[in-house]
Amino acid sequence: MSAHGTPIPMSSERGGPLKGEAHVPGDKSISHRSLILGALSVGETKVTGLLEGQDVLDTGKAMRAFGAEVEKRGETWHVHGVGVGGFSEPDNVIDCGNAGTGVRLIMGAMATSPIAATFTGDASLNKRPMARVTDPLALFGARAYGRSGGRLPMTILGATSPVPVRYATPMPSAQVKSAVLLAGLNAPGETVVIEREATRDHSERMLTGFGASVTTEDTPEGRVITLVGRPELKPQTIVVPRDPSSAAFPVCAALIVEGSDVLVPNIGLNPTRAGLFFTLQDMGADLTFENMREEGGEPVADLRARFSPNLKGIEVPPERAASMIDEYPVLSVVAACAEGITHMPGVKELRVKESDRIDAMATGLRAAGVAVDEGEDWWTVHGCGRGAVPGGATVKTHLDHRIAMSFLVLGMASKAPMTLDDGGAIATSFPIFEGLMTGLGARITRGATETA
Ligand SMILES: O=C(O)C1=C[C@@H](OP(=O)(O)O)[C@@H](O)[C@H](O)C1
Ligand SMILES: C=C(OP(=O)(O)O)C(=O)O
Repeated sequence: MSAHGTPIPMSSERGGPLKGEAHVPGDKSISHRSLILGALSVGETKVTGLLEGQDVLDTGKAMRAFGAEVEKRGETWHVHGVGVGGFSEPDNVIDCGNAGTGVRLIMGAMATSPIAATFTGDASLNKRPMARVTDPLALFGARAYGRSGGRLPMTILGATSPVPVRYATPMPSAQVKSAVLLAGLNAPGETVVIEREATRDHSERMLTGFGASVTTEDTPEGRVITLVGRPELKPQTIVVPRDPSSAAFPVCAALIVEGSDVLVPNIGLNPTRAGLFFTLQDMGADLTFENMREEGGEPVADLRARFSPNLKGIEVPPERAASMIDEYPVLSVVAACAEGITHMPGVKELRVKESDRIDAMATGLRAAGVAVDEGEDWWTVHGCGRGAVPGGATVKTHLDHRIAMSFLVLGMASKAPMTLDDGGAIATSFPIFEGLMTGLGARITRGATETA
């Protein structure tokens, strides 16, 4: 849906090869965190390369509502922070739009201040579970009053005398981990999060960069992260790396569109994020990492993806799931174009994203002529083989940007075009997707394409 709520139907169809360079926008996870930690530091943080997608813009608006100054001058975002414990009570409801990361991290950041805030979102966000963050926030002394099932809209009453917390996350979730760490900033003593499976570690890295004491230890219990509360966070100059989750779309499109050769420069390859690229290589993708280097403490490379005629289905290791959790929808599109079966176990979390992503992709893939089996925490795609996906379906995107972009990628390789009921959600994470892909040669049109 567009910002005005009007659905934007979109279609894609087969054309010539995709060629050229794809400069994808800044990392969404790091962009949210830059604004939130900037708002919690004392003084002015400068951010370049910020993703200007709706999710992140909504977090910027929320930081203003809590008293920080957030503005763009030239190409740089300036965040004038109020310090840990310095948030003021917002005058109005905080609308986080479509962003699970935004709302969950902000709830954590305000939960140990003696203020109240009411959060809401769009129809997708208001269906998503919030108890996963409000349960640990209650241990700090915060209270949550939401709709049944722990859904938004929801009011959080921050703790007046917060206590530090030791919390083992029950599901692999960087959002839950980060909410607890952000709450721990304004609690005295040490807050500890234990995660059985390592999830993206941007919060730990960035908190350290802002001057907090954060230690990480791998133990038989899992990864133990310890934060010392009540630090003074020092403002930073941040260059946001480009988003591997956005890079996934031009990369996967190039692998399945005949004759393609696409370079996607400057992609962050943090091991907690890069699982898709190793999975694609395991499937036989012609995908190489060029110019490997380190920037701002993160591994970075230029990705080169070429059409790969011999893609084969594989068993995706479940222990890799956290490092590619947002990439399963587009992986399933590559799997549909591969020879043989791709089995994806250990992915229950996909059912509580912007949509139930297993259901949304399985339904659309079946409509496009691809066989899919599924269970609560797994799914299997039966590949049609090179150039053999029938396509020719109209699919529902359920306000989910990754579902929308994945089916547009499928339409670039399927025999008949693919149509979306609504591509508006793409603007939440990848507002330049359409222009970037058509610039490579993809055929994307607004409105429905007549299908056979
Ligand atoms: O912390 C983050 O920035 C994110 C964590 C993941 O969510 P979960 O924590 O729910 O796994 C991911 O799906 C989301 O896109 C971004
Ligand atoms: C799951 C996602 O985001 P969020 O949870 O922030 O809505 C995503 O971007 O794929």
